[in-house]
Amino acid sequence: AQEGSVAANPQAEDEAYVCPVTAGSSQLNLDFDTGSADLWVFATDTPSSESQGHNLYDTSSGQQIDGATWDITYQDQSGSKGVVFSDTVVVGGVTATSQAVEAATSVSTQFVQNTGSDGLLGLAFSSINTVQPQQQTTFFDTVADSLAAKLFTADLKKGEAGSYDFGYIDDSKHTGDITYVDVDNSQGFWGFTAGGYSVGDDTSAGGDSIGSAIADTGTTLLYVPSSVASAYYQNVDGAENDSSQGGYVFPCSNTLPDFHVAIGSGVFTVPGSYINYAPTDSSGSTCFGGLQGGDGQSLSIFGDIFLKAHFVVFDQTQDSPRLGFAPQ
Ligand SMILES: NCc1ccc(-c2ccco2)nc1
Repeated sequence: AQEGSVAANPQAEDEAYVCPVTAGSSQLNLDFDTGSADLWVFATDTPSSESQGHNLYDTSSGQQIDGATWDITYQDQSGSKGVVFSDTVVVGGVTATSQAVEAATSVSTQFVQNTGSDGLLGLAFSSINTVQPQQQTTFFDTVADSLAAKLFTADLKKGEAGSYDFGYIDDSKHTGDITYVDVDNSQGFWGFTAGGYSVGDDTSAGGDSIGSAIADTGTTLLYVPSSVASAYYQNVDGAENDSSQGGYVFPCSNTLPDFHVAIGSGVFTVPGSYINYAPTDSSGSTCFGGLQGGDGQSLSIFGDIFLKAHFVVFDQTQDSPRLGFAPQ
């Protein structure tokens, strides 16, 4: 049975975390994304006007899947599209033979400009993979039956390398018990129900329920209902929701309160320091919040700001999928 571990390296400001992956004969740094289900890469087929500065997947090592294409648009309106090869993909020593590697023939400017990422490795459910006419499986689904245990874990960290482990739980990576909650994968995501929340010294997480949420390593920030974001920033002097800046900003001189949320039988805390995401300009006077209100979406997105404060288990060992959360 297979098991393995790969480093999760933070990009600037922890905007994303990229991991070394071998696809065929090519070494790439991919953004592992539990919010999508395509493994797509910058490749020798990508126009050179779009691929400068990126490591490229050499398609000559793969077998092209005849007639297969893909096209993906993410919530931030970035996206890419292309053709599909079958090749061997290795992540932390775990080998997927005949893995669909989606080679980009077009990539949006956000990806072109982010030369730290050579593509994405989707870890959501294969039901939302975009390959047509025959849908393909994610890396995890491709190797699932060969793993010692049908699960992977995410141990992202603030400002330093963390890890993704496949096929086992490394108990040295978490303190305390793992709290498990049921997953609703009907939308293809690692969906769960978040309970009440609280702010600062009140660790009760007794407030209104946040409701439906997804665990999404490919989203930088923590998006909650607008009422929850508003209640949080009432505690931050000078905070304002500035649409021209894209959300809540505040004077960087603030010491931000912690954010506590009930999930299952546990209460999980995001330290206030994690919610001081980054200065909005070089003067460093105004800072952008790591906790933001959703744009009217009914779904909260527990992105890296939340995930990097915890050890998270993405578990398909049971009859139905579940998520596990533990303090690190
Ligand atoms: N949640 C999926 C996702 C991941 C990364 C990106 C991205 C855009 C530019 C650089 O990276 N967009 C969306």
